[in-house]
Amino acid sequence: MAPRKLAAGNWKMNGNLAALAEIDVLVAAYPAPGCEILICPPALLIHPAKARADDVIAIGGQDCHDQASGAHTGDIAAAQLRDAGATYVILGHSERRAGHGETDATVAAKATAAHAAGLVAIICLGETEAQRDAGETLDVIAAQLHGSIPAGATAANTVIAYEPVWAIGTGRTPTTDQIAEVHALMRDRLEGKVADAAEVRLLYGGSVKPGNASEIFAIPHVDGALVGGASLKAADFEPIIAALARS
Ligand SMILES: O=C[C@H](O)COP(=O)(O)O
Repeated sequence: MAPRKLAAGNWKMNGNLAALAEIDVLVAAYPAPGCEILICPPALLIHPAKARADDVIAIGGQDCHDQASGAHTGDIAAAQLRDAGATYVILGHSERRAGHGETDATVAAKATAAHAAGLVAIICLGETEAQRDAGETLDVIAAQLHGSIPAGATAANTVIAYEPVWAIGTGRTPTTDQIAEVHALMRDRLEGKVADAAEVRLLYGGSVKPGNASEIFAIPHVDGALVGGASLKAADFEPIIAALARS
């Protein structure tokens, strides 16, 4: 059985073939017995990344189309990600919701396609700073969760990532109480939506660094992290992975 805790790195639109040497470093160090490690590089790097990951690090995509194939120039089908060696795909990241107009319905349709292709969907939710300031955070997260998780979601094929938009790439993070409040809400709202709700892995993402990882991983219902900037260098990601494995 795969480890429950998940340390996921989202390289976003960063990296090249030379950057795959960072995966070699992680494989050699292998800092995480009892903790699953995932790297989601740009799509062009999935296949060579898989070859370097040596079956100790999972590889994922950052998006997929909701259709299985066809006339969709520039898009990537879930089955193509799977064929290239991916086992996960990030969906509904706030950068795609904002930059590509993705709605909760779009995300749910993509997650259904990912599940059909045998991929685990990491579905991202998160409030903007204006929404937090207006006291709307819990309502926003509840609505996104309800709308973005498709029928057929299970703990085996779905991971939820809470990523406050204002914490991404800013060096700012919510308080531990604020993260705990949202993660408890997500766990609660998964009941009735997913059969094995208690087993669904809930990640926190947004300015996770080596210096704050242990504190974040001690929060109830935080089962791992979705890490952006600090996943690009093995020297930064390895202590985060190690902190999760210890938690
Ligand atoms: O998917 C990752 C998140 O957007 C977090 O990015 P960050 O760790 O650079 O803040």
